[in-house]
Amino acid sequence: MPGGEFGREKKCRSFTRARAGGVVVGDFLFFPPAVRSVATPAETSAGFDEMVSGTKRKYYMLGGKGGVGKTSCAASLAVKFANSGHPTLVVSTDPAHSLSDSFAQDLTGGLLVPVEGPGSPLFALEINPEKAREDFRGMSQKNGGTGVKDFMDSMGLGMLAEQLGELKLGELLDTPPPGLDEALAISKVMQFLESQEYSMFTRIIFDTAPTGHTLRLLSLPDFLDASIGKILKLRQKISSATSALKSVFGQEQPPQQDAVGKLEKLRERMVQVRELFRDTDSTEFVIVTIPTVMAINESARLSASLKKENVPVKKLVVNQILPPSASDCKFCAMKRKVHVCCLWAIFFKQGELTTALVCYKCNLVLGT
Ligand SMILES: Nc1ncnc2c1ncn2[C@@H]1O[C@H](COP(=O)(O)OP(=O)(O)OP(=O)(O)O)[C@@H](O)[C@H]1O
Repeated sequence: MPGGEFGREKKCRSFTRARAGGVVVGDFLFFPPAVRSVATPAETSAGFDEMVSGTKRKYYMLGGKGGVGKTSCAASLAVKFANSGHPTLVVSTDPAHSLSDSFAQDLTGGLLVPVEGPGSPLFALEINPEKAREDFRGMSQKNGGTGVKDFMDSMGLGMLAEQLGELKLGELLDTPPPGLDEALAISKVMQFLESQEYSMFTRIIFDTAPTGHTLRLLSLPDFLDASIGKILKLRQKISSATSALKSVFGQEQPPQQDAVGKLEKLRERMVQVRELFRDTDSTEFVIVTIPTVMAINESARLSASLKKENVPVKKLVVNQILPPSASDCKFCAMKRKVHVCCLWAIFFKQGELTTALVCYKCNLVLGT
């Protein structure tokens, strides 16, 4: 974010000339969903060129405070990628979906839906995290039965109740920890992207849930890895030591064994999600924010937490900035002062990130 008043007026005029209705994220320009059928903009920039270059698959995670414009930016970025020749998939894992509204198409079926307009294939998908949670519960239930506590009892683990209590196995499986639904949703997408049928996608965008979920999601794989790892080790010990368990883990592969296998699979998937978030070669997390004190503070916390978790963050979008005006009303004048203060705060807090300022009224860039 260069000096002066963030290069504001100069950039605004230049981008206005380039493409009315375009949105800039980072230092590149793309279109809001409402104008997705408009041709590719004549003007591109180095930042977007970098994002668009290469045919290797790349993942972009858009996250931030609730309501700041994550979905709008995810949809716009997806259109821009597709218009630049990348078969693109945009996925919403936010429980409060609005991707359907952004594309004015029904995406609620949990299946990939083609989005009309862009030059290359663009598909969108809304994943219902509640469904993922149900699937997970299914894993911990035997034959539609009574849940993991009974499952563990049936394994003859009553004598180890204290240890199990410490591991919080029952809580873990019957009341999944926050963030699990979203992590499962992401892992589900990763799974089907491995298949030949979906190998064409070279850009994948995740419109994630608000900050709190993202942070919980990031710490979850470690937690699950440790918990499930302990559980599995414990099971192994017991299975070799007690005759009661021999009947449970016998030749005939009882349902419990199947459940343990699923737990192992779950752990693998969580590790896969953790690695995806931290893979600097293929993944980038883009923080979306708005110029209010609360949003900026939350973004700063998110940025710090992501760094702590070794998640690569290079770009920040400041959405919903007031456009320049020679005659502000009292309300706008006040709002503008707040915006300027917030932008300076961002400048100092997030100085090392590429920052885009997006107009509140018309989605035009006001500066970078
Ligand atoms: N640049 C913009 N100019 C005007 N309105 C905008 C802009 N960006 C987003 N909005 C509006 O703000 C509202 C919230 O946007 P959006 O749904 O994209 O946010 P979100 O961060 O994904 O929300 P949630 O956290 O609820 O998922 C929507 O009504 C959207 O149309």
